[in-house]
Amino acid sequence: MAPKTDIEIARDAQKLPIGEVAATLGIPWEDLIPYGHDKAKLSADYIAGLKDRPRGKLILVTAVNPTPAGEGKTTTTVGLGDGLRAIGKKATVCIREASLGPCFGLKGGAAGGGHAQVVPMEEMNLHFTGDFHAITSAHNLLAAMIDNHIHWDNALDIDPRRVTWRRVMDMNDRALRQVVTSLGGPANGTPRESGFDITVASEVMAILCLATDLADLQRRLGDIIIGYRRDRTPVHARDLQADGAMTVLLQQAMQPNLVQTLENTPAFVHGGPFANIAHGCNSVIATDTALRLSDYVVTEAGFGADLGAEKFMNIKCRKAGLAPDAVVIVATVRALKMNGGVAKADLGGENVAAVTSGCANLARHIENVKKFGVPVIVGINHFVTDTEAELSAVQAFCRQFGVEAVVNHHWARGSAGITGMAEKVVALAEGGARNFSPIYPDDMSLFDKMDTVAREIYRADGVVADERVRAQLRAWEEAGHRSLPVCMAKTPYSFTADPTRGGAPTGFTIPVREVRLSAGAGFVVAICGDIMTMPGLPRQPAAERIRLDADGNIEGLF
Ligand SMILES: Nc1ncnc2c1ncn2[C@@H]1O[C@H](COP(=O)(O)OP(=O)(O)O)[C@@H](O)[C@H]1O
Ligand SMILES: O=COP(=O)(O)O
Ligand SMILES: [Mg+2]
Repeated sequence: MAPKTDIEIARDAQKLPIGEVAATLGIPWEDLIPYGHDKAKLSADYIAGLKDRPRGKLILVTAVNPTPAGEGKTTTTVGLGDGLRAIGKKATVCIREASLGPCFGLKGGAAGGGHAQVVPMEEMNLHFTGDFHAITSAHNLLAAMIDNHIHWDNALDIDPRRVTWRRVMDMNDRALRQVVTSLGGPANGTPRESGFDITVASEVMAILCLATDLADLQRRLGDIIIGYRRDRTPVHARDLQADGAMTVLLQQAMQPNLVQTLENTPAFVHGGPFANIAHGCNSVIATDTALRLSDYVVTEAGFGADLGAEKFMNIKCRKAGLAPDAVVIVATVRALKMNGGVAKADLGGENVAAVTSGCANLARHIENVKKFGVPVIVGINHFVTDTEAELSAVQAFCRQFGVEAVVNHHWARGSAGITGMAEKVVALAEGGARNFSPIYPDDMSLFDKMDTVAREIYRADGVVADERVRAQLRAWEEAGHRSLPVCMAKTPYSFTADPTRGGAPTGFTIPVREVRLSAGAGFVVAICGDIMTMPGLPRQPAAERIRLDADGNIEGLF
């Protein structure tokens, strides 16, 4: 009999009413905003009442450089949360919401997999509680107000050639990357070049993920720089009086979403994925709320540790005053084989030599995470295609490298497959070894921050950028933005900017082709190599296999 698919397992879940899930964290029913029987948002007042409580222990789940399918960070985050509860700990899971882009594109959903999933998986992977639609609308309202202002009297003297604020849509659509707006004559406004990014890459998404409450959200929205006047001075969203309406659109989206795992572990699902073109972490408000309500919080950061974990440390932790007490680096035999030079099509066959060679990628991530002063453990996410020889090779490498590695079976067995690692993670988190610090100080120059990430994390010989980019960085420093952290937008498949160079390459530089100031979110985005902020669909999009069956049930979501 074929193994059950993710969606079949999710559909068989024995869910508790969301009020009972909330009650396990001591959240009263009246402080929930229910969305059906199995989803709810937390009220802003309840969250504000938690701020003086002590925080529990924070565990970050990251990974080696992944295959395009992903190596099981979300699956391990969910499994570890279940595993911690199985050994008697008060644990909560904090993961990001899913984007429709990868859902209907290549990667699939973001609810985990197998017997380590968040439910209701279909709703979470589709419209969920509407947060992404709210973010898209708020972003595009600002865009519409910019063009409207220019169309009428342009009292702010916005230079139509220097509007930096684009539009967004939560879909992979390469056709929208570069567009000309307002064609069709004067009644349609002033034509100008622009384009669409995927909603996850919106600064509004980043602001929602970093804001601490609605007042902070509106302040940050008002700080958004939408473009420049002819005299090169910046125009902010508040100059257009857009921040109030944007905040109204985002009022509900700002509240974290509470759901549950297949084993009824509380799960806060909030904020956007994609740590390649965004910072890709669960929202600060959700993580902090969970920490005030739990002894252990397990959260994730997107893609490999060179992207998600780096941004979790240098952006989210720095800004929110957080610090992980332990870090789990997820490794899989298939990802290590790929990093050992095996082509994607050949990852199914045993290849111990390639696994061992690919461990150089794991080694670099271990060294990198330790640079932040946090203890590390390796979680080998077992796949049925793994052979004993390959698994032994990874464990032997980790022993020789001086790091604990545990083979976990949570995908196949849920919490029963990961309690061993849960015990070890507790010991690590309680061991007091944490001595966290970001990898660069606030007062370092913006270019040097990018160069530091490139050299220390990617092991590059540095960043290369043309004078236009360097001059833009200097201008932002002179305008008072020097202290901001940087958000490197780069391929997730390599430490380099070349997605075909897996493993642990050396002798390369990181080309920064464009920089963007997210003055509201409070970071500078460095767009490296050919990375796109609006992905395209693959040759055979997953959408072709997604449909309703005769009973109206969804098929093809994974
Ligand atoms: N141990 C496993 N065996 C088989 N499939 C797995 C396993 N772990 C994860 N998966 C599947 O791999 C894909 C990526 O898992 P996910 O947790 O989303 O990875 P990430 O969060 O690192 O991108 C999902 O479709 C998931 O169901
Ligand atoms: O930001 C990307 O998230 P995943 O690595 O979970 O796909
Ligand atoms: Mg994931």
